[in-house]
Amino acid sequence: MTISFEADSNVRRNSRLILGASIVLAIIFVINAVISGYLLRRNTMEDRADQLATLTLILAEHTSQIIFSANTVLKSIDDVVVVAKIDNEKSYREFASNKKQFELLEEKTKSNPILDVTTFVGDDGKVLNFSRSYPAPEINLADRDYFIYLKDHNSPDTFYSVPVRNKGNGKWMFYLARRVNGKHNEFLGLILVGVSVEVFSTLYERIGENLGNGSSITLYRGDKTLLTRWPFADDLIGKVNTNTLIEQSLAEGENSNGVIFTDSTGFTRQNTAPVPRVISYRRVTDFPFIVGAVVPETLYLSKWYKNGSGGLVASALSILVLFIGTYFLLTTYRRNAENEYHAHHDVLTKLPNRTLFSDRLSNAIAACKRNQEALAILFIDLDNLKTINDIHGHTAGDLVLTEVSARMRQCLRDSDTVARIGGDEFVVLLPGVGTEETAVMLAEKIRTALILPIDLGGSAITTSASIGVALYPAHGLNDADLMNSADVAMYEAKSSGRNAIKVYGKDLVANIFRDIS
Ligand SMILES: Nc1nc2c(ncn2[C@@H]2O[C@H](COP(=O)(O)OP(=O)(O)OP(=O)(O)O)[C@@H](O)[C@H]2O)c(=O)[nH]1
Repeated sequence: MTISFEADSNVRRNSRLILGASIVLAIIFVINAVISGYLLRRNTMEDRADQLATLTLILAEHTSQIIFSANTVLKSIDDVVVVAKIDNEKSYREFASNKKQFELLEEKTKSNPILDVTTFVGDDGKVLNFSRSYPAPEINLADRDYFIYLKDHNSPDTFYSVPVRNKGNGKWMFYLARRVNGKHNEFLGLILVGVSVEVFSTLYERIGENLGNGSSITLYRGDKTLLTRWPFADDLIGKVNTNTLIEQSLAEGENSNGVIFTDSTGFTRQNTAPVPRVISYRRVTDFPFIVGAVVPETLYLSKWYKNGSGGLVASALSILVLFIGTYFLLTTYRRNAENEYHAHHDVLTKLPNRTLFSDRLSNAIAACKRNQEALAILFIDLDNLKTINDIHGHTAGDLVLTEVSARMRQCLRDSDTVARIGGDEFVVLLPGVGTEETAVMLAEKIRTALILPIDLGGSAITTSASIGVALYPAHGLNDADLMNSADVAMYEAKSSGRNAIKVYGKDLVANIFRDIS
């Protein structure tokens, strides 16, 4: 194991932590954006559903008031007939064809802007009198649904017709009709009040333009016969809409606001793409009519799309800023780590340098002082490196330095420090070594490891080391004294002939081992 690997692995681990934290933050941003987007969408949908429900409520109320008003006129004309106490078909025909009744119809129609026409019809379907002109032109309404129905049904209720085109101006209208009975409840004819669908479609147009393209507003008779709609579609007026979504919305409305969301394509007209829609239908209070509004999701959620895309851009920017920040943080951290590493390590051997060693030695001495323990240092100087350089070249010398560094590390524990403090000078700090014997034993382990041949890519070189041993507190109470003692011991070992070990103030120990080696 080398020092450089330790340092690199620390930096790599911390870099991974920084990167991991950034990724976690980015994921939190994304989750936050998704949750916020979802909540915003839900709130927007709820708000818009309430708005749509309110819109159909207002439309239903508007319809109710118009129909009520038309009905009131119809009943008031009926009252005039009742008061006249008409017995039979003949007297009814005379009464209804009278100019006085024309004036009545004209006045009733003019006084109420929602009415297009009011009419007396005979038992054969012939128009007897109507508000537009007097005398009435030859028109027969015997084929109209209200005539067919009321002729055969003795009902006092108002009949609401399907929409028909006005035979005069071609406009779509529908009629409110009441049956006129004779003395014995026989069918004498009808009273009609005509309402142009424009009364509704003008308002729908204004609202529809606010809702936006793709939306629609509709008015149906109770049996889902279309009376009018926005956008206006001539071909659909009078047709029965069989789509079950109307029923679903109406059923839903019994418990909630009646708004339903659907992907159904059932509402799409020819040539329009199927899109998710939100729909709301309502029955008109007291009258057999249904109003509805349909809005495509794109419009419905347009605010959400706008806010959502803003949020998305903000999140994307945050993530971008986060990663740019992380990149700069990592670069700075790596550069600092590298500077820090180089300030404390030898470039060639990757071992701690003098600065780092001094630091560790001071700390180790302080710890020993506290715990009243001993430690040892070895001062190691390679023998004859100059000769190796001179003979084999500086590169070979570098290789020798690198190799002996690795061998020294292999001889020691991770807790020991090997430092290169000069050209061919190394020191070893043995914090856990309290006795001279152990220190000498380790010095010998190193000495013998270093004398093994070093492969130079074909040729082999041998080197050796002179080692001085000093112990705290015996040979120095501070780092300088201790280093000095070890240096002195090393010098003596070298003077003795090199490849030797000397404990400060003791006899040369290397002689013993040299014999063995
Ligand atoms: N290749 C190489 N040589 C170096 C490096 N640092 C120092 N040296 C050389 O190592 C030699 C150290 O010289 P000395 O310690 O005086 O002498 P020596 O040859 O080791 O002999 P003794 O120490 O007396 O046994 C010098 O020639 C330096 O140029 C280095 O990083 N690489």
